[in-house]
Amino acid sequence: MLQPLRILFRPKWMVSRSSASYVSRMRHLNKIKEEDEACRAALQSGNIFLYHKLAPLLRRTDSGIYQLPALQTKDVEEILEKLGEDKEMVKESILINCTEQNEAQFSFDVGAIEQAAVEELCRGTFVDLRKAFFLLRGSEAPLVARGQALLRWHQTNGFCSSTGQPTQRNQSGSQRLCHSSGITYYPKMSPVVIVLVSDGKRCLLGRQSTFPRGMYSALAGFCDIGETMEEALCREIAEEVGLEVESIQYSGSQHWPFPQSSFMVACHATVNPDKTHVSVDKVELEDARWFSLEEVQEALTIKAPPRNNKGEPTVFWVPPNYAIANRLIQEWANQQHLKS
Ligand SMILES: NC(=O)C1=CN([C@@H]2O[C@H](COP(=O)(O)OP(=O)(O)OC[C@H]3O[C@@H](n4cnc5c(N)ncnc54)[C@H](O)[C@@H]3O)[C@@H](O)[C@H]2O)C=CC1
Ligand SMILES: [Mg+2]
Repeated sequence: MLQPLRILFRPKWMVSRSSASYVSRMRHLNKIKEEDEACRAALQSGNIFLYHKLAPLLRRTDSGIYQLPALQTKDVEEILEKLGEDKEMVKESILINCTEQNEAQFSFDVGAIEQAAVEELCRGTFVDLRKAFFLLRGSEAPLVARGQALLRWHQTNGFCSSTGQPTQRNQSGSQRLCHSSGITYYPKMSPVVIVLVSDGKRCLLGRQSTFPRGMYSALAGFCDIGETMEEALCREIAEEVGLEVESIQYSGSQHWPFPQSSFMVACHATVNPDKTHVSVDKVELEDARWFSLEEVQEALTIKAPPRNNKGEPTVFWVPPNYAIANRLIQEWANQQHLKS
């Protein structure tokens, strides 16, 4: 049932534009992830993204563009000292990634310090991640989401679930260890399948009651333990809309930070065009229905839906382009266009 994996293009982030090749960069990153000493050294010359209670610091340029300021470690130490804090706190930074120039990138939460004081010193604002996702461009949005996901995981995994004893992190923050039980904990993601179902002419979109008004998306669901992705996909479609999937094609994947870290696996699926009756599980979804190519194309052009005087969107629209649901919908529309 699962069609062959689509041949992947070489993603942009893999194409090195500097002296550090992709392979040497990944090996360097792995070394600082695994070796505490190497990580401490990397922190000295690395970049730090600040968060306040998990909200990332953004800076607005004179031309009105929002950026993710990368601070030097010494700058963060200086800020901590100016605010009467111990500069050694900076060592709590968590490794996120490294740049093409092999500079390590870290996230650091200053949630224990007064927000306004840090904002003033950094000439920026701490912005809720959902809003930051809208404001940032290109690769900065996934980077900031990854930084937040790691900080959140550390903030909620301070104790061993077997012994109740405190867990200790390694320097990079790639794991936590309980010395009492010997259990090593690793940052966790929940696998989710997200699927755009088509009957050959129309595509099926649904909405939860918590979605902003008028927004419909591809159907999604968490994988159960022991399931394959294909099984989870077929089960979710059967549960949520009462349809039987006939074929599946893999599209791509995405880390999704809301409400917590999910690993989204995105697929297209088809159903028999003679068996398209939708019976919506009203516990999961407020509505699900078939949309024509014209309706979908129109929705894809909407960047910010018009709103009524209560601030609610008044038209049918789809998730913005940073959500993998948008990519699925776009791919489906392109494919339909080619067919016609
Ligand atoms: N990036 C994107 O384009 C999109 C992402 N999503 C994300 O997909 C995720 C799953 O979609 P839903 O339809 O809500 O899933 P769902 O259809 O599986 O329903 C959610 C329910 O699943 C249960 N559940 C099982 N395992 C869970 C876990 N590990 N974490 C939380 N709940 C779990 C809970 O009872 C929860 O109420 C959501 O987090 C949503 O934010 C959804 C649509 C678009
Ligand atoms: Mg669902």
